[in-house]
Amino acid sequence: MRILLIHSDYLEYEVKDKALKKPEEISENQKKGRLDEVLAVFMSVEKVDEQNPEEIVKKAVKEIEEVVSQVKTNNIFVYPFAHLSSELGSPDVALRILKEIENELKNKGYNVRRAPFGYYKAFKLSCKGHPLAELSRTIVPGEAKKE
Ligand SMILES: C[C@@H](O)[C@H](N)C(=O)N[C@H]1[C@@H](O)[C@H](n2cnc3c(N)ncnc32)O[C@@H]1CO
Repeated sequence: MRILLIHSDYLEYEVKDKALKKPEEISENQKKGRLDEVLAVFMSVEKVDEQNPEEIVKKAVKEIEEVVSQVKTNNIFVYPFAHLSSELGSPDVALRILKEIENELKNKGYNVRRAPFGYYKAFKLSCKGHPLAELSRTIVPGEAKKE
């Protein structure tokens, strides 16, 4: 999994069009979303992650919690983003992993939103620009080796 973390004044998105034949079903109020004072977490789930999705969820949550505590926010935007890797995992597994990350973070008490999966989306982001405002992480299942 490739992760880009941007500490932002806000992130807002608007769903534009389907980017998959069968995108995630969403309600009317999921077509737009915004969070202020947010850690935007753009994530590309990779093929290698399919070897141990549960471990990837745990590792991703740990990485996100570490950054959240450093930038001192409670708001997290989980954002599916297929542009951080050339070895993308399948949409089904990716959606499952992202939903589990969202749920684990919610269970830990964070205010979490997740952008809809399988769509083209317009978005606006206002990066704060401090030294920890732009970070990236790569995580793989324990014994897996990335080629
Ligand atoms: C397109 C751009 O504007 C938008 N931001 C977009 O990326 N849309 C992606 C993700 O929502 C999702 N998606 C599919 N596979 C994956 C994957 N392996 N990991 C993460 N997301 C995925 O499906 C869409 C098309 O790839």
